[in-house]
Amino acid sequence: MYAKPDSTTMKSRVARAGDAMDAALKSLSYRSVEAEEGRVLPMMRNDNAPRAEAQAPEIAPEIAPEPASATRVPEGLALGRPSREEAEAAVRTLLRWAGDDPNREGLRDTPARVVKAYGQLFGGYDTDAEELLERVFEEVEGYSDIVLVRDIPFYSHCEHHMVPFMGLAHIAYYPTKGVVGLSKLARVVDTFARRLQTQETMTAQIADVIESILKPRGVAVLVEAEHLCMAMRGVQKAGVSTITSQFRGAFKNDPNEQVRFLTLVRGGKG
Ligand SMILES: Nc1nc2c(ncn2[C@@H]2O[C@H](COP(=O)(O)OP(=O)(O)OP(=O)(O)O)[C@@H](O)[C@H]2O)c(=O)[nH]1
Ligand SMILES: [Zn+2]
Repeated sequence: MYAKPDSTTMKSRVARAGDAMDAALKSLSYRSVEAEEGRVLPMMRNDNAPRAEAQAPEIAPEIAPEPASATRVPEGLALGRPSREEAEAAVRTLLRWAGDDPNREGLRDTPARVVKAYGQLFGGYDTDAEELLERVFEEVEGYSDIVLVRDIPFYSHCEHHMVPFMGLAHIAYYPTKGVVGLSKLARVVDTFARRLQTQETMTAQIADVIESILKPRGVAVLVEAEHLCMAMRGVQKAGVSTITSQFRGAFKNDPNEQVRFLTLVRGGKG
C-alpha cells in the first residue's frame, strides 16, 4: 500500500538519505580542513589551481569536526537535512572531485545554483501526494467510465546514480465517488518523480495513492522512460525505453480492461 510521506517507510527512506548525507558531510569536514590550509588531495586533478606535489598528511578522523547536522535534532522536514551552507559545501567538494576549481569565476555561484535547483528537482519530498487528491468533484452526472490522462511528461533521478531518467506517464481510473482535477494526476506524477527513484517504485506509488484516496473501481498506470545512467555512462545504450505498469482493481482482474487501457494510451499514435 501507498506509504504517506510521514509514514515509517518514508521516514526510514529519508533517514537513510540523511545518514548517507551525514557520512558525506563527515568526510567533507576533513576536506574543508585541507582546503583551509591550502592542501590539495593527491588524487584530485585540478587544472585551474596550483598543483600540490606534497602528500597530504593524514588527518585522524577523531579530530575532524562533526558536521552541524550530526548533532541537530531532526524535526518535521529536517529529518537530518543538512543546512544550505553544508549542502553548498558538498557541491564544492564534488566540483573538486570532478577535477575543477570551485573558486574559478564560472563556478563560484554554482554551489548556490545547484542547491536551488535541487529544491525544484527534489521538491517531491516536501509534497504530500494524498493531499493533492483530496478535492473531488462529485457533480459529474454520475460519470463512472474510464478517465485516462496520457502523455504526462516527467523528469526524475535514479536512486543508484542520481542521474536523470525521463519519459511519459499514463494514468487511468474508473471513478466511483466523483472525479479528481486532471492537473492533480500530473501533480501526483511530479511528486513522486521529484525524488530519488526507481521507475518501478514510482509507478507503484502513483497507483497506490490513487487507489487509496480515490477508491476507484480500477486504476492503471503505465510509465515509459529513458534512463540516462544507461545512455551517458555504464553500458552506454542510448534510446532504450523501459516500460513499467501497475494494474489494480478492474484493470487487474479483467484482461479486456488492460487492452482497453493500452489501446487508448497508444490510440492515434500510429
Ligand atoms: N530496476 C531498475 N534499475 C535501475 C533503475 N535506474 C537505474 N537502474 C539500474 O540500477 C543498476 C545499478 O547497478 P549496479 O551494478 O549496482 O551499479 P553500476 O555498477 O553503476 O551498474 P551499471 O549501470 O551496469 O554500470 C543498473 O543496472 C542501472 O541500469 C530503475 O529505475 N529501475
Ligand atoms: Zn542509474
